[in-house]
Amino acid sequence: MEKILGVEGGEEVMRKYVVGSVPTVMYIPEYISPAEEDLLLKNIYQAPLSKWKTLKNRKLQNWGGVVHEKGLLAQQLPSWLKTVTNRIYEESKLFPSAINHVLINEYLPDQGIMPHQDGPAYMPVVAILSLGSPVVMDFVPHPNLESTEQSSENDTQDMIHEPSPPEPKIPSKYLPFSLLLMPRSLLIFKDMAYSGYLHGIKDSEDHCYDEAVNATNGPSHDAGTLTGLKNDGEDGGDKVIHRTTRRISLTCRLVTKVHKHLIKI
Ligand SMILES: O=C(O)CCC(=O)C(=O)O
Ligand SMILES: [Fe+2]
Repeated sequence: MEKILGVEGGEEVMRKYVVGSVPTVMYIPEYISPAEEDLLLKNIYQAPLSKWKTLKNRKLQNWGGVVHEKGLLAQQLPSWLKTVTNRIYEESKLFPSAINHVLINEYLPDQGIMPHQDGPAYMPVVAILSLGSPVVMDFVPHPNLESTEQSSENDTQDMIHEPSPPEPKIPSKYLPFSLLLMPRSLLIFKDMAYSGYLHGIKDSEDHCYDEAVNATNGPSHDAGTLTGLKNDGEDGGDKVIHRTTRRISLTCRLVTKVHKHLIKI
């Protein structure tokens, strides 16, 4: 990726990476090199087994400390994570201070993550670095845009908000959309895309990226040229990812309320 330093203001810097019709969704293909991807994977799988928490449909590592409704009981990020989070922070200019929390999710080919909204403890901006198998991430308008403030007791480790029961409050201008997340890409979404939408990944081995806002038919485009993708139709029919390997994602966020003294390291 070319350097995107030296321009004032993240909005300006990141404008060229906006995809789709929601202007707060940005996608950067090949944000890291294959060697950087390998190094991250090596560090992730060198972590002690006890670092993994197994959930029903994926497993995860939590780095940076424990997130509570009231803030972060902070722990230093390890240097191998700081390298990449500082780069994202400095280059995107979208975070008000350095990223201090990273969730690493591992998904097997038939695993995904339910549609959810990230919790209120975080700044409403998230950067997701993808490694391994490509997947499609779906965004749907929050079923209840007027009451996104409810607290989440169910999974403080994840700080995920499950949607409240659907109510017909969706302004028609908010349309669902999908993104194709290729390995080594960086997705950043914020503000309206963060608070007004739920995001999720289907727990199926085949993902259709026909409707992905960052995939076109052009063979030179990111989507068309990389591995793991096939075109099932004779002439531009269904575009399908058949997931054969695991996907690992790094969800990088900032918790502004930090309690530094509560956890000694
Ligand atoms: O794996 C991903 O790309 C999404 C993860 C996510 O949404 C989360 O950790 O809140
Ligand atoms: Fe999320």
